[in-house]
Amino acid sequence: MTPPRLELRGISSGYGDMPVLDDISLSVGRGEFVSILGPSGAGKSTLFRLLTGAMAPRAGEMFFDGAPLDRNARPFAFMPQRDALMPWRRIIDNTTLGLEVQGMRRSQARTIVAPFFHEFGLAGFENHYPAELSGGMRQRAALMRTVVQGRPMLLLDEPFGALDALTRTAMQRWLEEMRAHHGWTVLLVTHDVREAVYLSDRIYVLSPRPARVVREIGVPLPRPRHRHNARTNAADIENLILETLLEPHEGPSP
Ligand SMILES: Nc1ncnc2c1ncn2[C@@H]1O[C@H](COP(=O)(O)OP(=O)(O)OP(=O)(O)O)[C@@H](O)[C@H]1O
Repeated sequence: MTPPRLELRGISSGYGDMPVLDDISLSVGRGEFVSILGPSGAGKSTLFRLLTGAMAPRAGEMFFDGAPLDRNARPFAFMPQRDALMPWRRIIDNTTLGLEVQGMRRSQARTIVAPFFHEFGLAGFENHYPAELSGGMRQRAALMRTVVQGRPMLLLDEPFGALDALTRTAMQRWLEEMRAHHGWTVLLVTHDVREAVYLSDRIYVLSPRPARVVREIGVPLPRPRHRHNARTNAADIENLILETLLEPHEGPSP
């Protein structure tokens, strides 16, 4: 049997005396889109810090493709909450940045990113500066910078949190199409229940800090998800998640 792409077993973490993650176990299969939903401050960003190696866990184990996670192998492409584009670099040079950091020459990196511009809705904007683009375009540019690195798995931290509702919905639809087309393996952190249901194959719901997994919810809705039937059934799953988030979470994990 193929091991999951990513597997966490009993991960605990914290800062000083403050526990933040408590015995978190989860997995993400190859080609699967998994979301983590939880209240503000629960520790979702801390989880990404552990994955990207910015912090070490206090307890637990992390596996990638069945082997202990080796962060030197750089298995993740990480897209942070803010688009983090450099305002003084043209869009093309922002999208090459991740490759340049890996040591690639800018001219070579440009030939790698060039074919992506059309698919990311940015054709014709290669030589614009970030401030000349809309919020949705900037997020697509930031995602392009993440994707062109060709890593086996994407980590997305609230990627659409700063966008207006309409742009956010458009970006979710676009991301779903892109994921289907490319077969990406994705771990998404979001506060947005509807976004999680719309995009995910599975969702882990976290308790308030110290975060525990209080529920794992499969989303067996047909894709594409924007069709009427999928939306009707999605409402039931959204309600289940909202109830889970609003339940009191004292005591041991279920
Ligand atoms: N470097 C740090 N030192 C001390 N405490 C920290 C540090 N980083 C985060 N915390 C605290 O740890 C808790 C979890 O933070 P984290 O950023 O992981 O939460 P989050 O779920 O991502 O929050 P949000 O949803 O608001 O982005 C918070 O209470 C936060 O104040």
